[in-house]
Amino acid sequence: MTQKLAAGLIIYRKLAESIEYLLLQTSYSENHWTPPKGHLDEGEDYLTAAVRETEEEAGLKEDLDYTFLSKTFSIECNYVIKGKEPKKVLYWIAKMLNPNTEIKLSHEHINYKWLKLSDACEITKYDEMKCVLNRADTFIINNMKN
Ligand SMILES: Nc1ncnc2c1ncn2[C@@H]1O[C@H](COP(=O)(O)OP(=O)(O)OP(=O)(O)OP(=O)(O)OC[C@H]2O[C@@H](n3cnc4c(N)ncnc43)[C@H](O)[C@@H]2O)[C@@H](O)[C@H]1O
Repeated sequence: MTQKLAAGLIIYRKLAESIEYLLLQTSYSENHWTPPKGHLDEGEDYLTAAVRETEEEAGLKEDLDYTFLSKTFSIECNYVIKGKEPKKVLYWIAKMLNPNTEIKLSHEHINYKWLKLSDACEITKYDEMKCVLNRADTFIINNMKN
């Protein structure tokens, strides 16, 4: 079976005492929570798709610090949808330049939340997603300058 390919961004914001991650709740399926992400358009590379989908789904583009994108660090997430369709998602990490910038949802999502790592892991029911969030958190802490 053909593998579905998708890409997205793990977006975080730094507050005085904590780091929070942006998760969006889908308006379809099980209304699951996911970072902004989506399928690759024909001929599109993963990174371009990640940035495009984030703008489409959260209204964020110029509002992000993309420093970590240039470090070629990405996190691969593999799973099988409903036991049938294999899917590979590549995530990059981006930081909110202003933690209070408004999130503008598209019709694909009904809600969003900024969550600390433990809460983000709790709300996403999938182990693969928890693993991605934990790896992102470790990378951010190890590479954070301010
Ligand atoms: N059921 C549905 N009804 C109506 N429209 C739908 C639909 N599913 C998708 N769409 C449409 O497809 C578009 C989304 O396309 P895109 O926006 O391009 O792609 P995506 O975020 O990768 O899609 P999706 O939300 O389906 O992916 P995920 O892997 O998280 O999730 C895909 C499935 O895998 C499950 N899943 C997520 N992570 C998993 C994991 N780690 N293990 C097992 N299953 C997992 C999710 O619960 C979900 O069921 C939307 O416009 C929407 O309208």
